[in-house]
Amino acid sequence: MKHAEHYINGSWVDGAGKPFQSLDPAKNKPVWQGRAATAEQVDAAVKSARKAQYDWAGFSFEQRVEVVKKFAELLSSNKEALALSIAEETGKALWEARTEVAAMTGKIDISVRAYQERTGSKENPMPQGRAFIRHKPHGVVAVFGPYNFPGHLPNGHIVPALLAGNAVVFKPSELTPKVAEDTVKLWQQAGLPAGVLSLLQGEVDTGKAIAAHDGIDGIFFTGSSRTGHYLHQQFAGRPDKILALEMGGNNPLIVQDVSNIDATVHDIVQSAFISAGQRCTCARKLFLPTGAQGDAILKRLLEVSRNIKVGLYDAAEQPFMGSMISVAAAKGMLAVQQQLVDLGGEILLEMRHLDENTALVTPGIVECTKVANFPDDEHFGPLLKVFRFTDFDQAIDAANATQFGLSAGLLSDSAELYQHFFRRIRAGIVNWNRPITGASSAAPFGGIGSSGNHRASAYYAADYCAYPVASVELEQVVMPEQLSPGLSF
Ligand SMILES: NC(=O)c1ccc[n+]([C@@H]2O[C@H](COP(=O)([O-])OP(=O)(O)OC[C@H]3O[C@@H](n4cnc5c(N)ncnc54)[C@H](O)[C@@H]3O)[C@@H](O)[C@H]2O)c1
Ligand SMILES: O=CCC[C@H](NC(=O)CCC(=O)O)C(=O)O
Repeated sequence: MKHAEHYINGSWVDGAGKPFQSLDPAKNKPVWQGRAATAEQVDAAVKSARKAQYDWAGFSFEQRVEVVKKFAELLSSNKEALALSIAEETGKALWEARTEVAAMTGKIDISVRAYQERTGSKENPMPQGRAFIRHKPHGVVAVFGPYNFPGHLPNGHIVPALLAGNAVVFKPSELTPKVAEDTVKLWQQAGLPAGVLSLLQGEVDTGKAIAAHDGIDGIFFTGSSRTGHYLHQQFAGRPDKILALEMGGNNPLIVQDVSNIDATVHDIVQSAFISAGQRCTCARKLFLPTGAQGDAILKRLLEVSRNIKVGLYDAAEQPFMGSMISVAAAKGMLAVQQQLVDLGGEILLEMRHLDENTALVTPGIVECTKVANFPDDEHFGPLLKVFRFTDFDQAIDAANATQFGLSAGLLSDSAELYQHFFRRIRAGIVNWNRPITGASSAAPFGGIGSSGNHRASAYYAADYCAYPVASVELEQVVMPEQLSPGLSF
């Protein structure tokens, strides 16, 4: 399993730092092992990126698109192998890992369109000369990825960054190094020039060494709010660096006045338990009205959730939920469940750890209406908290009572109620009668508060990958038609 793990200046090189490994969390088997990149290796990667970036930015946009499209073709021809890597390293079911690879492929055409639409060139006539708006790349940017979408989310930064003419230093999650390695090998095959994309594997120390390197012009980060805040502090007083932060959420879903109970329960389940609750957009808090309709929805939700199939990613009969990312993460979610009980919550459906040696857990639902001092933390797993309400506006206020603001949804047959909800709710993704997970790459994706720093990703990633340049241009130096007062020639 030992092999050269870092891609620097177009070559695979051995790590010289601390050893670490990734595990298959569903089967408790090692998947990848290697050594982290040291500060010297970080320095070598950033220096090679600086050198390569100049030429890469000098390619025409069409030439860069050609390489990126070749990468898309390679993703398609290797889709099953990559999906298996994703499933092995994250524990997510193969059906879902396949959708992740499809999202990576779909990202290419969308990013080309977004580049042209949001950061392309425009020309405006002027009385003397012409006015242009063009965009230039920042230079060398670092991409830090999370473990929950080890292919799709780093790809969502890397593709637009490369299209814009940046060089990228990529540090994936230490929990998913193999997916990153497989992906970068496809970029290598696609013919990306040496140094334009580097892969540096490692844990937090490697991330810190990259973030602290003076040779990077910015960081495109997707991960926890804690790390995002840390990077934000680190970049305080550095207006010269661009920082795009895509962070967590504590996302509400409100139900009021629905006629189809099964469809309602479907959207709740899809929002709360997809990816074993490990999506930044997952519903964490469900607001149900008191009374007969709320009771009927809750009863059906418990029936359906109790029967959710949890299992191995490669089972012939595919489960809805695979495993969580690690045994530690599974234990962490059980501890949260206990914390909620200690605070006055009542378990309606107990989350269970199916095997101490794996990260397979069942979904859990806790009634929290009476919990005093409800913690405003992101609980990144399949644990849904239920709150009953009598007044719709109070439910919206409670939904907004969070430091986060990523996704929010309303399930209701009333268009009027939705308009009211839309006006009041504070989040970057606001859905009506659809799950709050499964956002489109063709729309902006980001949140407010502790969920992001107003640099939305997905379709708007183009915006943070390049800076605008305004020019007025004339082919010859000529006298202006009218001189300023006090000048004579
Ligand atoms: N908003 C979004 O688009 C989005 C998408 C997916 C996941 N997420 C969030 O990501 C989290 C799960 O991912 P995670 O646990 O891998 O996140 P994480 O913050 O632990 O790690 C993300 C990346 O940052 C690196 N890192 C950690 N500390 C660092 C430091 N001090 N300096 C530099 N780099 C550092 C990690 O090694 C990893 O590569 C959840 O909170 C989830 O909500 C957000
Ligand atoms: O875990 C967080 C991402 C969840 C995912 N969002 C996207 O895929 C956004 C679209 C993009 O980045 O292209 C979701 O909403 O399920």
